[in-house]
Amino acid sequence: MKKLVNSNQMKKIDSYSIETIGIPSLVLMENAANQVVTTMQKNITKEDIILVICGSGNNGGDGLAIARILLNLGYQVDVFFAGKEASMTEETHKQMTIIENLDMVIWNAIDEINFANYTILVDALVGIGLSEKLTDAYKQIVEKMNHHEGSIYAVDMPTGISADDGKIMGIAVKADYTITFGHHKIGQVLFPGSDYCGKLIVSDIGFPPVAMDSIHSKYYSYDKKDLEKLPKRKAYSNKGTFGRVLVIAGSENMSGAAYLSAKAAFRTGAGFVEILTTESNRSIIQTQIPEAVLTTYNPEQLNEEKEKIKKSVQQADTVVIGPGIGVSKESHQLLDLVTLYVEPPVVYDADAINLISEYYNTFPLLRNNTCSRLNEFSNTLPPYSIITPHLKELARLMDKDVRELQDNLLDTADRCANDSKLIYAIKDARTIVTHKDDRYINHSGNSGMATAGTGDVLTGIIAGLLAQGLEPFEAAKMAVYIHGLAGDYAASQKNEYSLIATDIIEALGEVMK
Ligand SMILES: NC(=O)C1=CN([C@@H]2O[C@H](COP(=O)(O)OP(=O)(O)OC[C@H]3O[C@@H](n4cnc5c(N)ncnc54)[C@H](O)[C@@H]3O)[C@@H](O)[C@H]2O)[C@@H](O)CC1
Ligand SMILES: [K+]
Repeated sequence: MKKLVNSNQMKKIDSYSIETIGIPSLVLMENAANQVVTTMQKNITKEDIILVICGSGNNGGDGLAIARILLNLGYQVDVFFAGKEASMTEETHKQMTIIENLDMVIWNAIDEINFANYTILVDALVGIGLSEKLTDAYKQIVEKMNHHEGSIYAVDMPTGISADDGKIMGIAVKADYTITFGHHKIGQVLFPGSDYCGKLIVSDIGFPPVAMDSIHSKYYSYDKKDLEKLPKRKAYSNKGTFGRVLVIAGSENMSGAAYLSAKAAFRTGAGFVEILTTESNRSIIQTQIPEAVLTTYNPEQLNEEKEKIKKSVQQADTVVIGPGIGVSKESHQLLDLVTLYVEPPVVYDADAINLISEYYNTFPLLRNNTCSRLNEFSNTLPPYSIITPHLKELARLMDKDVRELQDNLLDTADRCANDSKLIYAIKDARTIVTHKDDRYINHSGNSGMATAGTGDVLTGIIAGLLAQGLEPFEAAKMAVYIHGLAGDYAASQKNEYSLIATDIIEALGEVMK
């Protein structure tokens, strides 16, 4: 599990290490500089000509130390001090004094520098101390850096990216590598910040574990070690051991969603998958996925089909409803019936979310009052249900503008979690799974996954994990992580352009090993 922190939390870890533990600030700075140089040395040669661009804060201090270490190692390196002498921190001042005693070129004005003379740039202008939009003077430097053709190494943060939410503060350095210290920052995982980091390396610079643990962050991500949380397979087992999934999906001319969800549930390990769909899909689904049990209904005669639907719902360990069911009156009746009969955790996806939004749009009093609208809505669904909206669906549900939600992703997640009974997987390039005081930000996956049917696959994976006994919140987080890993594996075998939803299902076998 990777803890994700914001700038304030990281500063608290810094000051705990320095003030409470007593590690001198300059020791941490030296460690930080050494870590950056170690990463650089994997790629640079003595032929390279390096320019280290420094601000007045401690990020700039790191830069000055980096320049000195590179010089000591025999590299060709110059410094551009772009900050103001009067604003230098104590540490940066000390680093500058050392540099001035060495035989180094120190530029002070951008106009004096020919960036084309340098093959490598080091960005030590601003780190986690970024407070607002970059000043015009720094903007001009960042523009020059981004026009430069060589590699850029960003120290701690690419200058201009907010460590708190990944937003660009006016303009930002487009780094090839970012070497960050202690913990991942939230702004390095969320977009657009994530894109600006290039390859991200998290370095240990000697913060003691007690300092690292001194802050609580509600934000975290998973890594491969978290796959240990997958449900263990018992040797003494039968198909009943691994749970029964009911996938309620598909409508006339829409059979693909049911197939994708059901197959993903099987490939995730569910012992038994039943598909409940319209009679019109019978032959195609039977051909596509003979492993699944098929129950069909006539949408025009739902009243007569109630008992059949009730039986399917009540036999299941977990129920998925929504992919491809459409938003007709009959689909609404189906959703009502299922919600009435269901006991196990339910995954509400796609059209189920659209139907719920439509229903709430008929209550004008609930409009524009997001909290009561979401609370009201959660009261009608079984507790610990998982709801998997992409941003457009969530915007409909909250009666908000998509752009507004996208621009305030972390606030949006907080608003969803205000309602403590449900688990939301807010699907975006970085899916956020929220429940109570926890925010899981997913770090796996790639742009190839922005293609039809991948949401149906995710729903099936969640259901497969739920059926095998994972708690709903854990199942949602793990499913989102595995879904992204499978997408990454599939893209590595093909490419991001050609990836389609079934490739993700096929890759599950590889990533769940
Ligand atoms: N002991 C420590 O505190 C350590 C700090 N470290 C480094 O220090 C950094 C944090 O240092 P600071 O807190 O001094 O902050 P930074 O150096 O990241 O940023 C503060 C400086 O940037 C300027 N600045 C902020 N916003 C600006 C804007 N919008 N436009 C132009 N200039 C702007 C400020 O005037 C100030 O000079 C970390 O990112 C890391 O690189 C590391 O050396 C590890 C140890
Ligand atoms: K920086």
